[in-house]
Amino acid sequence: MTSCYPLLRHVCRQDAGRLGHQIGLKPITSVQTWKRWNSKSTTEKLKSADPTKLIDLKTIPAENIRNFSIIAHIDHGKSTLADRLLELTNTISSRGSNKQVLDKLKVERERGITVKAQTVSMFYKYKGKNYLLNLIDTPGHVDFSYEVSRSLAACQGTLLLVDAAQGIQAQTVANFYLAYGQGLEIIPVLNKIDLPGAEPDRVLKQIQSAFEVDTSSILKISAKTGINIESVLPSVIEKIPCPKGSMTKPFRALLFDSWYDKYVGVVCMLGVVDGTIRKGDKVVSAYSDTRYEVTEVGIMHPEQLPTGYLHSGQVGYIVCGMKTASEAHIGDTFHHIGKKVEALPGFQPAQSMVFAGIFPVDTNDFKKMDDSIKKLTLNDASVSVHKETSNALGQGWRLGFLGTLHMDVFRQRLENEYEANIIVTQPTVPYRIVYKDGTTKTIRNPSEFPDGDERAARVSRLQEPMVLATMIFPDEYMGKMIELCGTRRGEQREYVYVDEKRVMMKYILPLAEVVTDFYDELKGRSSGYATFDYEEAGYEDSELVKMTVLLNSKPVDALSVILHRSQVDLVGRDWVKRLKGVIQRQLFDVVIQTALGTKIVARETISALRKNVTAKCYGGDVSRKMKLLQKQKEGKKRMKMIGNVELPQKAFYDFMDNNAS
Ligand SMILES: Nc1nc2c(ncn2[C@@H]2O[C@H](COP(=O)(O)OP(=O)(O)OP(=O)(O)O)[C@@H](O)[C@H]2O)c(=O)[nH]1
Repeated sequence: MTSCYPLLRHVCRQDAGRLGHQIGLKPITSVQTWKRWNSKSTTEKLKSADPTKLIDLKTIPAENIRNFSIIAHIDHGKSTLADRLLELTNTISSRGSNKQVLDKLKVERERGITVKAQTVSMFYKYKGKNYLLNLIDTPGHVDFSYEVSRSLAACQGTLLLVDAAQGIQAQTVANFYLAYGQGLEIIPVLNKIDLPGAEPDRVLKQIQSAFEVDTSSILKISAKTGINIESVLPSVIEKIPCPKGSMTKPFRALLFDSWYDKYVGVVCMLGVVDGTIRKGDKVVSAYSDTRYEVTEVGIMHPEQLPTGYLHSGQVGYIVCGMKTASEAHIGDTFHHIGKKVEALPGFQPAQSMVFAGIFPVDTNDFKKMDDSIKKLTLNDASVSVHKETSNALGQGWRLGFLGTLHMDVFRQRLENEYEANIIVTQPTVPYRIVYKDGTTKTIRNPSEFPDGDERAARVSRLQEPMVLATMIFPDEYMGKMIELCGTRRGEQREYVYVDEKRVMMKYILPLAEVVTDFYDELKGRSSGYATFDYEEAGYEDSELVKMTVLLNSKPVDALSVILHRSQVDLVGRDWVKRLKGVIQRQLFDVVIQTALGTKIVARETISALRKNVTAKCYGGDVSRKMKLLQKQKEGKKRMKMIGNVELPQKAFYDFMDNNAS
């Protein structure tokens, strides 16, 4: 709260509530009510919405609309600030303890992170005028920066939240430049000023020197305790411009998010640029030319609330009979049938950065898991799915993800929501083959790697994806960070001091080095202080090879991996040792080898064991001996055969699990 509005805190709360009633909205009065409402199906919600009490959005002109987001480094308090703003505007009740109410997914609540951007419309009275404020809460983790950039496309401004104790971190920098690149008005906000370790003045200087923004009127708040929260929305209204569009031009809207609802199908979030859209309108997608009839229009408040109408500048949802999430092409332009408009700029589709094989532990679960994966990807169109078969693990899928956290979240959702019991193979990045005739091919699976003959005859060179990584840490860790990046084939591009004690370092690194345990190493070597973010930096030529694992001379396809030549010895020796630890002894010697083509890299042997299951059967009870031998035979059937080696699925599970951790 700035000193020129001393009474506003009190007035704002009252006005927000009154405004809700004026426009026919009943605020949700408690967290329990909100939860009950939230647990209702959309159909129930639509049925229960009283059509006589629909909000008349026409009473709010475009100049009284603000579309803004909150961006920040992970855990700097975006969702907590969203909670406070929802309470302040009476969108949810302030009685009870609201905790990250916009983090709706179970995995978001369990991990305390935001995975999916959420939009919510709030009503607010300021200086005697009614405002419609559309807030988009975004995820902080680098894997979900695609969610951030598409959300920003529907905004004119953003609150850049910085933890007053931690100061600016890698994702603060990355998100600042995302917003800056899109020409948004950026309002820096210092959060967590209640913390004993908060150093607002030091962090203020960091913000000034890193972003060269005016920090003279910077907001200093505590989203948790509510200090100065009432100063946030006046600042949003004063500083962020209203959406520019025209009420009189033909309807044109940007599709910036979608999700699947089991009752109504796909729900699309639109930012309406020009004109109006009403229930019953017939619209067309500029991307696919498909026609739809709009069966519902509304705003998120905080759940779907039908309004029957949206106009220029507003952000809201439509339901129009789409059956799958892939029909909702993010970045698409919608317009009325027969009224062609210029398509909005849109976005590049999300690129999968990490691929992994996923297999059911019990092969009988294939059908069930196929259904589960289909259902999960209905809501997450950024996961790419292809079927795949492995000699060791049977039938499964090759899935593409935005990063390893995205992969882990997907795995956890499969396990939590669909009780899937799965094996996830070593993640791989998309490598590129450049052929002698100038054509290229991207490979997402080690099985597509060209063998020796093909390589000699057709391949000109191999390339791997690179990233530009930004790391911020206290300068005492400089040596350790440089050493880490050096062992990961990094090339330093820049380093600067963000204040007297903290350094920002930029490196070009191979993506493959980043998606393994880089983040854990970075945290470990800096006692948790270093933060990290990255952006794509194209492809570079690389000396890539495919390492295979052989069990008694037979290759195990699920364990093949594409590596840089310099890592082969280290990884090859490590893998044979660890495989020796998880494969049971057999009735004959088992030779475990890693190899590059025909050249063996490392070798371990598990010596033979003759398990005599009849040893305890003294005397001549033949039928008992036969029964035990039969049982042993059936047990063997449950094993996988790789050549003559029996391999329980569990061995893979343990090996992959160790790899992942
Ligand atoms: N002391 C204090 N803690 C806060 C404040 N704001 C948020 N927190 C705490 O910081 C942690 C992270 O808050 P979130 O709101 O989940 O952060 P976020 O930025 O949304 O996190 P991601 O969505 O994962 O990026 C939670 O434990 C909050 O309770 C604050 O003003 N003061």
